[in-house]
Order: sequence, then C-alpha cells, then structure tokens
Amino acid sequence: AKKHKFWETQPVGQFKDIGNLSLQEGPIEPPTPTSEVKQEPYNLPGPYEWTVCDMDSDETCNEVYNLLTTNYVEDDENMFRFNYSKEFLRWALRPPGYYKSWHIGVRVKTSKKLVAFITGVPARIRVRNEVVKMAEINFLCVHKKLRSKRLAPVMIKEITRRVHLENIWHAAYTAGVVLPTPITTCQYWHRSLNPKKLIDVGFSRLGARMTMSRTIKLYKLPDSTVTPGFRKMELRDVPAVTRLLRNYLSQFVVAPDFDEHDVEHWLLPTENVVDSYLVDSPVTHEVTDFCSFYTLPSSILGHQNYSTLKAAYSYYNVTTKTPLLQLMNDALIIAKQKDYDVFNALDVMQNESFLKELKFGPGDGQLHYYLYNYRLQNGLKPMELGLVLL
Ligand SMILES: COc1cc([C@H]2SCC(=O)N2c2cccnc2)c(CCCN2CCN(C)CC2)cc1O
Repeated sequence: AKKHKFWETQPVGQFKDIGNLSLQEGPIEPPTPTSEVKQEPYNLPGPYEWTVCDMDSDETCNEVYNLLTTNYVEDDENMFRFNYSKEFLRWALRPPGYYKSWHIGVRVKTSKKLVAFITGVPARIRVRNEVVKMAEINFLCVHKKLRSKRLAPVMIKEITRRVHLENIWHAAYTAGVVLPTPITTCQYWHRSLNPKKLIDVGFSRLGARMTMSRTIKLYKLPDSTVTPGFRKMELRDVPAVTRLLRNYLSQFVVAPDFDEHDVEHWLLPTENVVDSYLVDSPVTHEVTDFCSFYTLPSSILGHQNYSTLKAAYSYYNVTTKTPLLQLMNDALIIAKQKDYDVFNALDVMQNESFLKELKFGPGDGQLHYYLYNYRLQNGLKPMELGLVLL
C-alpha cells in the first residue's frame, strides 16, 4: 500500500485498523495538560521562519491572497485554480472565537516572502450524540517552487501544537487525495448556468448530438424564483434560522453544532462571499425553509478570452414545507440572476435527491473528509454527513 510516512505516526484511523471492532469509537489519544504541550514552535528548514498572518491587516491579507491565487488547489488537468477572494478569506478565518495564532505562515528569512500557509478555526462539531470541540483545518498551501521539501508535515505538526495549546484535541479537514483514513468520500457535482462559457473554457464539453443552442436551452432557468415568500435572510432571522438549521442537522452523524452567533457569522449574507435565502411563509410568517451558497471563483489558466469562472457552492439547505427540489431550483435561479457560471454541490446531506433532476453533472474528483484523533467505527455514507468545509 502507498507509504504514508507522516500519517502513520499520527492519531488518525489507520488503514490496518479498518474493521477492527475492538477499537472503541471516539478519541484515539487522551488530552494532555496544556503545560505538557511543546511550548516552542517546531523547527523549519534553515531558510524559513514562522509568521502569524494577521488577516485584519490589508497588507498581510494581500500576501495570503496572492500566495493562494498562484499556488493553491488546481483541477486534475491544471486548467483551473481556486481564487478565494480577500473578503472570503477574512470571513472564513474569523468566526466567533477564532485564534490569530492559528493563521500560520512560513516566510523566507531573508526576503520575508510568504511561501506557505495553513489555518485552523475553532468549531463545535457533533459526532453522533457527542459535541466535540475541534479545529477545522484548511488552506494548506506550499508555494509551487517549494513542493516535496516536506514542509507540509512540519506545518501540520505546528498547527496541531497550537491547537493543543488551546486545549483542543480534535480536528476536521478535507483533501482531494486519499490519506489514512477518510470518514467519507464525496463527489463534486456541477450545474451549468452559463453553458457557453463553460464549454469555451473547457470546463464542460458539448454533449453528443447536442448543438450549442440546444445546450443553452437545456440549462435555461426562469428569470425569477417561484416559491412564495422567498427572500434574502436578514439579521432578524438569525434565531429562526438557527432553530431550523439545528433541527435539520440533528439527523446527520457528523454536523456542526451551530448557535446563533455561529449562524450570524456563517450564514448572514455577505456580498460576494455567502448568500442566504429563506421562505417566510406569507400565511403564518414563520420561516419554513432555508438555502445558502458561498462564492468561490476559479482562475482559468491560460485562456485567451476569459480569466475567471464564477462558481457558487451549495452550503446549508433546509426544507420543512417547500420541496427541496423547488427550493434548490430557486437557488439556481438566484445564482443565474447574479451571473454565476456554475453551481457546485457535493453529494452530502440530502443533495443526491436533487442533483440529477436539476441537471447537475458529476465532477472530476472526490473530496475525502477526515477527523483527527477521533475514530468512527465505520465510514459514513455522504448522506450521513452534515458538514460543509469551505
Ligand atoms: C474541472 O472540474 C472540477 C474542478 C474543481 C476545482 S479544482 C480547482 C478549481 O478551480 N476547481 C473548479 C473550477 C471550476 C469550477 N469549480 C471548481 C473541482 C473541485 C475540486 C476537485 N478536486 C481538486 C483536487 N484534486 C486532487 C481532486 C479533485 C471539481 C471539478 O469537477
């Protein structure tokens, strides 16, 4: 089997333990007193030094943005690269209770150039009926010119050390690659909103026996939403949306334990970052349904006429009265109105129930979800997962 030199040393589910029913579900290692946690940072290779990236600073936020925009995740054919915006990064990295010290950079000592990044944010994640304090780890990025210098393992150990210093012993993270051991493996799905552009840039291909005009007609959407009472979420809706969301997420094996402060941060609309809509029943004036998507554009690498693909990603959606199919179609209509080119979704939660019918197509590649220092007896089906990481 593939050698996972680093991950075989870590408290994560190991491939060799799969099916070993004598291993209890839950924490793999016990916490240690924070006084026993290594007090000083891990050693980096000679030319490099640790830095804390203050996302409040426009200069530092620019450096982080520029590092990610030129060196972060690409598709398997290196045609596209995630282009997280500065306002998105500020939103993603400063939730209630965040720690600046978990926004870790690596600089070249001489030039002070930022060449690597890794982040954590605190989150309360419920696993079955235990709410666990975790770090959500994200944005691990090493400059293209410094790959395979084994920087990632020391960055992962350093952020683990800083998380331990805050007396947090578990983490959640995702990767496009298989590591020991996924708790579930999800599939990306894409719904064309601007099929001509998607075909021009090579994201999609013209279907067999399909013309461009037939394809444009296939993906056409109404100009306006159809659900009565469908409107943007506002601050006054936070309590109702929190109740709706907590109720809905309780059905999943792994899901965030959102309170009103979390809902206000993660789901209140922020232009070009996150959009949230709800159904305010015209009759009873109760909030019956909710849908949301976040904005993550992609750079189009080396195309003559286009530089950016505007993508919306399905976030959290809840229905109690409106059919999910209809609510998600209204979300597609909103995204089209806002000039998104594609609407992405993972096959998590109840998404499978609308993907094919709303004309989503399967994407190139899977997303594997992981927990650090927490064993789950068996893997989950994607529909048992109620957690979307950015
Ligand atoms: C091209 O098709 C996909 C592209 C992407 C991503 S990767 C960077 C990017 O810009 N993407 C993009 C572009 C346009 C619209 N939405 C997303 C995805 C999501 C990530 C796929 N992981 C990337 C890492 N490997 C190892 C596994 C697959 C899915 C696609 O089916």
